Amino acid sequence: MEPLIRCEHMDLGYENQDAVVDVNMEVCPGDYLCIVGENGSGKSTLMKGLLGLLKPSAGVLTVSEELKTTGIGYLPQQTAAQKDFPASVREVVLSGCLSRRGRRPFYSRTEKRIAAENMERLGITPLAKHCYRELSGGQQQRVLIARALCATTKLLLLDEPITGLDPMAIQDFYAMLRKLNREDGVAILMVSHDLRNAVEEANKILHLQKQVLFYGPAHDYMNSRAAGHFFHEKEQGQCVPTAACHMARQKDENENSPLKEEDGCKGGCCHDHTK
Ligand SMILES: Nc1ncnc2c1ncn2[C@@H]1O[C@H](COP(=O)(O)OP(=O)(O)OP(=O)(O)O)[C@@H](O)[C@H]1O
Repeated sequence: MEPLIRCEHMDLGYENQDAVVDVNMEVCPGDYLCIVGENGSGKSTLMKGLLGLLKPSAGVLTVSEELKTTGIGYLPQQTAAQKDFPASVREVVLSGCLSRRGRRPFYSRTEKRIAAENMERLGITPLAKHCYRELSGGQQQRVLIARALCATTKLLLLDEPITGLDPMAIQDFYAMLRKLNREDGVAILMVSHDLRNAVEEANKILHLQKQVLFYGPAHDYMNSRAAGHFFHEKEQGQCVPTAACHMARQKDENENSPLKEEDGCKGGCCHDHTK
């Protein structure tokens, strides 16, 4: 299967200062790839590179012919100003067809149909005439996804999309992404700080710390050194394995049986004991 995007030994940076070095990875049709890493580790820089907003200072970035024609559906981190955008839902979604429209002053019938289909797909048709800035955070994200899908249904890039959403809206958002990926075959590439969700939903994880600490299947990531350190540092404040963590590891190795919370580990360590 031809990858939609492939990076080979790619470096990216700003004014002779590398922010990302030696990235090797590919996104294939139907992939769900999560990019994880500490603040300042280069995740957004990598996104900019993939979107063509930053030119690689070394290495090769290959984009499939199909994506070159349609472009990439992109959901940026939302700023306060963007959340306050004074346009209707329909207008925001239609603006996803801007690159198709080119220099024509009006949207074509086909473009309007594409926008309507994507509003239907995201369940926001009843909101079409509502003002975007009056919607909840979760509804706004749905509108932006519908907009991004007007550009392409092959690949969606999302940069920390759940920031500012309440827990219910987050679960709703993840379910929507799962449906787009599993049922509609949309490839997803998402920058996320939500590790637990990343390993549950994605088939590939890329852990960045300027260079790639891990790239591979999500189920292998859980047992990797990179994940161990990151989970402890993020969720417990420092990287000190707990006794329950060792017990869990031993039990896993000895019995290869699924562990439950009552086995001693309260979660947040480098193993996923809930599976
Ligand atoms: N426009 C810029 N000019 C110069 N340096 C930049 C620019 N944007 C980012 N950097 C630097 O590049 C490095 C990587 O930043 P980047 O924003 O890609 O990290 P990140 O992993 O996305 O961080 P966060 O999780 O906080 O969003 C940082 O050292 C940052 O200071």
